[in-house]
Amino acid sequence: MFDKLKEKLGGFKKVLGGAIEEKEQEAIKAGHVKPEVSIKKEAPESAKPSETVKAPEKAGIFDKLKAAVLEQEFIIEEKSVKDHLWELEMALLESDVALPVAEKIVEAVKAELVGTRRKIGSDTGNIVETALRQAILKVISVDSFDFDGFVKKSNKPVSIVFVGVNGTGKTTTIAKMAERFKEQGYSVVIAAGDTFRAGAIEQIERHADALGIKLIKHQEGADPAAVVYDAIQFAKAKHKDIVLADTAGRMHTNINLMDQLKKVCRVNDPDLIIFVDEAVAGNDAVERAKLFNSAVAFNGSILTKQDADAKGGAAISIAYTTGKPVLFLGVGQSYKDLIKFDPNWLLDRLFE
Ligand SMILES: Nc1nc2c(ncn2[C@@H]2O[C@H](COP(=O)(O)OP(=O)(O)OP(=O)(O)O)[C@@H](O)[C@H]2O)c(=O)[nH]1
Repeated sequence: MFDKLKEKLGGFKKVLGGAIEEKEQEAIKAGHVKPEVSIKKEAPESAKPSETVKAPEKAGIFDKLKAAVLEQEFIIEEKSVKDHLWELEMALLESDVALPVAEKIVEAVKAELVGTRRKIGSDTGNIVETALRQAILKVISVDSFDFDGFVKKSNKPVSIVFVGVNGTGKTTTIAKMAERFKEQGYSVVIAAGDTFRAGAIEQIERHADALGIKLIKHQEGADPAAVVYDAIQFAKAKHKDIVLADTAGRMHTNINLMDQLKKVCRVNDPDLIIFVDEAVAGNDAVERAKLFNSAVAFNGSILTKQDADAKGGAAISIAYTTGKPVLFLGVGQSYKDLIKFDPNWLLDRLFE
């Protein structure tokens, strides 16, 4: 999971951290700084250009970094990190991070590093990691939606409609969510709202049977809005807590099916709409999320198959692009393979 992105961020941290460290060492060797001396917050007004250390000419990436040294502090200048930031942007794009998101991250890293005074002798890897962490955190923490708190507080039954393109793992995710709700002590009903794909009703029925959960179904080809409606009515009558509604996977470009999805949501006015897509789809998942969100404004996303995605771009980009949080990650094929998404958990994975 996230291995490629982790490797790229680790590479950036190492190269830029090493470059900063090299500058420090040059300054210390030149006798312009004493690392053990306590550090002033700001360089004195009287700091003259003569107090800065001119680094000897050297070949390689370290030449690109010109850190002006002021007493025991040094300032990282924009021209010094420009090339490295460009490399970071390329690395993010190669990891399927969407362009506006990559730009935002680079901007934030730059704002965090450039022009700031750093203590000589401080851990340079840490300086870069902190800048990266804060930048990524900014783009993935769009909304602090408390999913479990929402479900707990809402009047029951809480109805949740799952939407997305076909084959991304929607049905499996519904089963995983049903298992999670059951474990939390809720009673669950599933609506077999995918009446379009042959075999879809049987597929979700197998999950419902395996989990011991009531399934409300109609015939193949029936109106999915009516299936979801019946499931909600059943849940109300039987005092069930949660209705999880499957819908047929559809391409966002299929106008008829998108209209049908709008109808499911209009008729049933669900408490939550969740967009499901696969992390391995990278930028495609982000684009689809944008289009689904404009058709049926959803509350959050679930990214499946995160276990098979080394790039990590979708998990980084989707919340920023849609303005809706990632709620869960699917990390395998069994019912337990669902992780509640937490931005700090992702950051820890990226920098562990
Ligand atoms: N590795 C992995 N596989 C998953 C995950 N979630 C689902 N799958 C697999 O993905 C495949 C498709 O899953 P489904 O749940 O059938 O997909 P769907 O979106 O309901 O498909 P449609 O009904 O066509 O919309 C199945 O083989 C699942 O086992 C996951 O988190 N990790």
